[in-house]
Amino acid sequence: MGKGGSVGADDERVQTICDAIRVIPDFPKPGIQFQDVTTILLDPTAFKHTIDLLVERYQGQKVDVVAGFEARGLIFGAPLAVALGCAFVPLRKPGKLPGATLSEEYVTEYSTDRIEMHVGAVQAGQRVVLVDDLIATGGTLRAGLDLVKKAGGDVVEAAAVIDLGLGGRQKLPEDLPLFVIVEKQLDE
Ligand SMILES: O=P(O)(O)OC[C@H]1O[C@H](OP(=O)(O)OP(=O)(O)O)[C@H](O)[C@@H]1O
Ligand SMILES: Nc1ncnc2[nH]cnc12
Repeated sequence: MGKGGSVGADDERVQTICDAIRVIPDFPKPGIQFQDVTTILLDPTAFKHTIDLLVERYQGQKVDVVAGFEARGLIFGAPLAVALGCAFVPLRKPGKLPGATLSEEYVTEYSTDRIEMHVGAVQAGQRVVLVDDLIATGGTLRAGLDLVKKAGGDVVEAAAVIDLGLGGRQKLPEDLPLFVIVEKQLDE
């Protein structure tokens, strides 16, 4: 698999998905153009295209685990894991997982947060795909990479439905290739 990438420009499914994203200005604060992915979920065609494009990216690769970020990454990661026939691991906000956890702190566009993963969810040597709805600064994806590395896993690639174009992709470490479906150029 190459060092990340995006869907072919001629794939009309991308435009269908992009058109389904509702943009809400000044939420949660002035200046933010909030990309509302719930409207993708309202459109069965757009939702299926999104999952299909992710499946096409990873089927045939040896993926042992899909790890999805709470909350919106869970929505896109779980169906991908089912389609690939592999395990799904939720990366959750602090205090939500009942078992022993590994934890990583990170900074997002408008907050400092922490994500946790169950100890034992990812085994040493397993090949992992990280899934989220979008990348802004890249802080969340970097934290996910660190969590999986702590467990001895090997992150094959990170996948995001949307890249906001805020430079997050450029800030990702060399060993974290990124696959994106919809590329935006926001100037938040
Ligand atoms: O690239 P970054 O700057 O890290 O930002 C991207 C993250 O921000 C959002 O999560 P958030 O926790 O804000 O919202 P959610 O709970 O609705 O998923 C989004 O779902 C990504 O996980
Ligand atoms: N502009 C944005 N829209 C939706 N989710 C986000 N998370 C961080 N920035 C965001």
